[in-house]
Amino acid sequence: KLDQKGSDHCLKMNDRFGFYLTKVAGIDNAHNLHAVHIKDILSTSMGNLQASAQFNYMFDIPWLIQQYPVEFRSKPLLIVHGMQRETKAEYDMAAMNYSNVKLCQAKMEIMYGTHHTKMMLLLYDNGMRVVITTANNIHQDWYQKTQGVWISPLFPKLDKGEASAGDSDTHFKKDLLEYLSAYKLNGLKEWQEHIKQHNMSSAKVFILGSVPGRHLGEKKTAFGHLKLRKILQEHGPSVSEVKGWPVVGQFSSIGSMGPNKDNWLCAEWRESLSTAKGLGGLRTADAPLKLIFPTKDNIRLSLEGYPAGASVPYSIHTAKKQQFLHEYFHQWRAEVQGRSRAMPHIKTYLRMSPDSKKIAWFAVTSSNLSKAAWGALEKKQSQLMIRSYEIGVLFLPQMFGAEKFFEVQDKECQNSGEFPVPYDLPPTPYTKQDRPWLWDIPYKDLPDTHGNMWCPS
Ligand SMILES: O=C(O)c1c[nH]c2c(-c3ccccc3)cccc2c1=O
Repeated sequence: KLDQKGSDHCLKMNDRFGFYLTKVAGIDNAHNLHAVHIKDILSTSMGNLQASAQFNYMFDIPWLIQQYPVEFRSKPLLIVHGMQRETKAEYDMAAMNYSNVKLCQAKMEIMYGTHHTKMMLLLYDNGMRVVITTANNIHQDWYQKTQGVWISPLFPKLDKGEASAGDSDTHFKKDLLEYLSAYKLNGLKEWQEHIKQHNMSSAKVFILGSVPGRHLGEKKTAFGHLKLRKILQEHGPSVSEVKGWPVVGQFSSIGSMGPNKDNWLCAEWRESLSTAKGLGGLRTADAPLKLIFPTKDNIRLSLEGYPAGASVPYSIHTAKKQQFLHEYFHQWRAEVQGRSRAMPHIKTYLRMSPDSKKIAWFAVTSSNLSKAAWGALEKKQSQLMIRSYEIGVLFLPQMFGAEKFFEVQDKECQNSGEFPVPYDLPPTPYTKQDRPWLWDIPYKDLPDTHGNMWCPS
């Protein structure tokens, strides 16, 4: 079909980075040419599926099954979630209707942690793919939001005797296996085996994973923000090149981070994100920090209206304790991708040149701005405590044949070497009147796109 062919064609064109946004309903279709829907990812054109694993936070199991082509709906499907008690029981019930569906519950042994990781492992008859995304396996996450998707190249099967461990310069395979083994779940053993049997040497991204635990010694830099710090220390831009370059964080939820910036945000977290290669000890002047988080009016005037805010869970209880944060806030604006009204559920982090024409690196991940996701140092910085499962990928210019930096793609559908940053750079600061979206207070002054008010119970 034309649009199917058309979208496949676009998948090919945009293959340079394997990074896509999800299709958005209700915008000019010109803005969806390089976008993917879940049905495109699972389509027969991507491979002849034999089995798949779906890692996520929220699942609508009947809806998910419907996203597979009819001929793949009876293939073995493993669902990996972190739900407990009633919700776990709901998932078990829903899965009973499908004899090919198995459930696997991730251990949540640290309070307030969640299984945020959104990943698909797709086994074909001629190889396998890894897909890492920010969208839940529910209809509305794939409908009118800005979401990110990284689709791996097709990883061919290793021949029996093939000596090569089948890893890449970014040790993608080793890190993915280390992430999966940290679940300590028998139910994942078969997928760890599938990964071992495939050649992933064509993977150009680094894995950024988080796993609940108190990580120390060798493991201290395996996950969370210290993993990012380690990669940037070894492979990042040099200190002299990026001195003074702003760090940009963009996310759809915010945790509690203490009464001032020096507790965590502009301490260990910004230190990791502003790490550069070279003289470890050389502390660069503190990098400016720009945080992108939707304003109340961004949400009100969005395609979904106030209901978009049901997926932007920032509570007034938390916001009150950290007003310092709001000085860093910038609006959601994505004219470059025709998505200023498609609210962000994507989470991205990058290092931007002062003229915002270049970026030194780019990460897309399930991790929001929270200690639970990125980790917090404890016991005199000897261990990193992480509460949640998260996964994302990091793009470094040299892994994609770029000289020093990525040029920022400032117009859409450019099939060039520029990196498709999903929103407008430089970010636009909040006006004096702007307020961050808070999801648990009523808004009765102005109606939303659909003429409704917001009255959370
Ligand atoms: O993993 C994800 O993507 C998400 C995880 N939690 C979400 C919540 C939530 C907030 C507090 C307690 C439990 C759930 C609410 C709305 C959207 C999300 C969400 O999108």
